[in-house]
Amino acid sequence: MTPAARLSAAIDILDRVLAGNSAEQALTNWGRASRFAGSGDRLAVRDLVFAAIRCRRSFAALGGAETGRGLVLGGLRDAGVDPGPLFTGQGHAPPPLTEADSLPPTELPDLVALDCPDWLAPPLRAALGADFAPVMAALRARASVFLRVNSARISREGAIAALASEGIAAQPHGLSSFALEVTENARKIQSSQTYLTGLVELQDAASQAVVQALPLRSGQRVLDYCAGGGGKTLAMAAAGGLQLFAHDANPRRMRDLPARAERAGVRLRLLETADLPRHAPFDLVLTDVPCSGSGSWRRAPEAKWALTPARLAELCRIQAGILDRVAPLVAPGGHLAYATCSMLQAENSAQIAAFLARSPGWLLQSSRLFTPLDGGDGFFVAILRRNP
Ligand SMILES: C[S@@+](CC[C@H](N)C(=O)[O-])C[C@H]1O[C@@H](n2cnc3c(N)ncnc32)[C@H](O)[C@@H]1O
Repeated sequence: MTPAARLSAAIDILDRVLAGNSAEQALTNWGRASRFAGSGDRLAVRDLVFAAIRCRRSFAALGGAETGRGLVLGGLRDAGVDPGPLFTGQGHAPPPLTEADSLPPTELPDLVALDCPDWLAPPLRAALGADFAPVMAALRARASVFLRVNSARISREGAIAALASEGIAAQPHGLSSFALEVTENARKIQSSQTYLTGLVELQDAASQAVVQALPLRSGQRVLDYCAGGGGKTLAMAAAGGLQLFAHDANPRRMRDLPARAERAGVRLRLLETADLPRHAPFDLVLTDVPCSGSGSWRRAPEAKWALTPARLAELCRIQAGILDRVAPLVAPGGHLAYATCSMLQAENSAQIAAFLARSPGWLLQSSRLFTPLDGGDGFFVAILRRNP
């Protein structure tokens, strides 16, 4: 495909996304119908689509319309590329520019330029203070690819060498002593032997830092209450010597976890909700709760535009319910770790303050907010201790 034909493909896919399809679904449908597209074309079109969703507000302003065409046009202008030579209408190129593709305003309002929904600006400013603008700007770009070195099997230096022998460049990242940032050939990872034999896992660096903040000790009984695909479960397992249990309200989300655990060479047990009281108490319960995902809008940018005040309030109710349900599962003197991939206070510090206010016998031991300025996704973790 020519660069202009890739733009046309992105325009069609974005029109479907704007009509309500998910980006993944629209990309899959386009891929099935476009056998002529090679792997390089597919990756390039995917990048165009996700960049346009991340920067939907500013690209629409720069392109003159919130349409597939407007977003792609705005993306080119944002990158300082003259769209004229690409929008020619020849071959599979988008139709030529017209009066309707009006020139962009010379200066965009701040929240438009930062791709921030208006209603989210006050709570994000409250949470981020002086970091508000830099964080929102960082969320306009693609996230780095990070790996977690399976320290039970290989050292960080050994993993870097193993990846290098397969043409993948990676370097240590400061957020966690097991984190690597991939600097070249990230797209080769999932077919590499280093990954397939369980020496490394794909996991955001801040997600790894959250696990490193947990007070894990050998011999403990540990429950990952919202295990999902098990990213944090496996990272905890790497600490070694734990009796590890995984649970999720939607057990199908854990369907790949046994195979991933086997590949990583770790043992864990999946628990149904009804079995939890029988296996309690636990020395540590991690609740990596469902949240707005405001810290991971680089990876899942549709969520930024889909979030509403009503959905945020609903998520806060779910989070409070989870805290209340898991608290009795923690042994006296044990810990409850609460984590979100959100930067909003309502889901983080305010949620913890409300729990402490209604739950005698608990105290806050530590908490930390990570933002994309630390390198990884935005995350929050609070460690609570139950009185002995
Ligand atoms: C943020 S994801 C977990 C991600 C996972 N810990 C990881 O690191 O890969 C949140 C998970 O919570 C689960 N969940 C939602 N409501 C829940 C509830 N009431 N109780 C337990 N899990 C719940 C969801 O199914 C989802 O898998």
